[in-house]
Amino acid sequence: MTSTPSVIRVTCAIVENEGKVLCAQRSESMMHPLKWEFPGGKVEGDEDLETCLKREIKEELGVEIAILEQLPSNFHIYSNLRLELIPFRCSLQTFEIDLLEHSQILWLPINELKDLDWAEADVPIVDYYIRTYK
Ligand SMILES: Nc1nc2c([nH]c(=O)n2[C@H]2C[C@H](O)[C@@H](COP(=O)(O)OP(=O)(O)OP(=O)(O)O)O2)c(=O)[nH]1
Repeated sequence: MTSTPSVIRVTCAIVENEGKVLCAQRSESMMHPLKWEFPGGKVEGDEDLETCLKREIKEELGVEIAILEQLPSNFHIYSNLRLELIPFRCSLQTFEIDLLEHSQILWLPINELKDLDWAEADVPIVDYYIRTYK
C-alpha cells in the first residue's frame, strides 16, 4: 500500500518596486537547482501565512516587506512532494538586499517574466499575475 504524502504549504513573495518584480534564482545546492522562483518558504508549525513570509524574506534576502494582497494558490505535485504554493503581492520596507540563499536576483518588468525558466509550481502563478496586472 502506498501512502499519500501530505501537502506542504509554501508562501512566496511577488515583490513589486518601481514597476518591476523581484525574481530569484535557486542556487545549485537547492532542490530545483537554478530554477527561478519567488522567494519564500515552508510554513512552520502553526505560524500564520504572513508571519511565515516575512520571516522567510528576512532569512533569504535580509529585507522587511509589507504584504499587499494574497493571490490564488497553486497546487502542484513534484514526484513525491505535494505543494500548495501561496503567493502574495508585496512591497519593500527596507531596500538593502543580501543574497543569503539564492544565486542571483533580477528585477523584471511584467512583460519579461515569461523569459525565465520558472520552477514548475510557479508557472500558473506567473501566468495569473501577468493576466491580472499587465
Ligand atoms: N520559496 C519558494 N519555493 C518554491 C517556489 N516554487 C516552488 O516550486 N517551490 C518549492 C521548492 C521547495 O520544494 C519548496 C519550498 O522549499 P524552500 O527550500 O524554499 O523552503 P524553506 O526555505 O522553508 O526550506 P528549508 O528550510 O527546508 O531549507 O517549494 C517558489 O516560488 N518559492
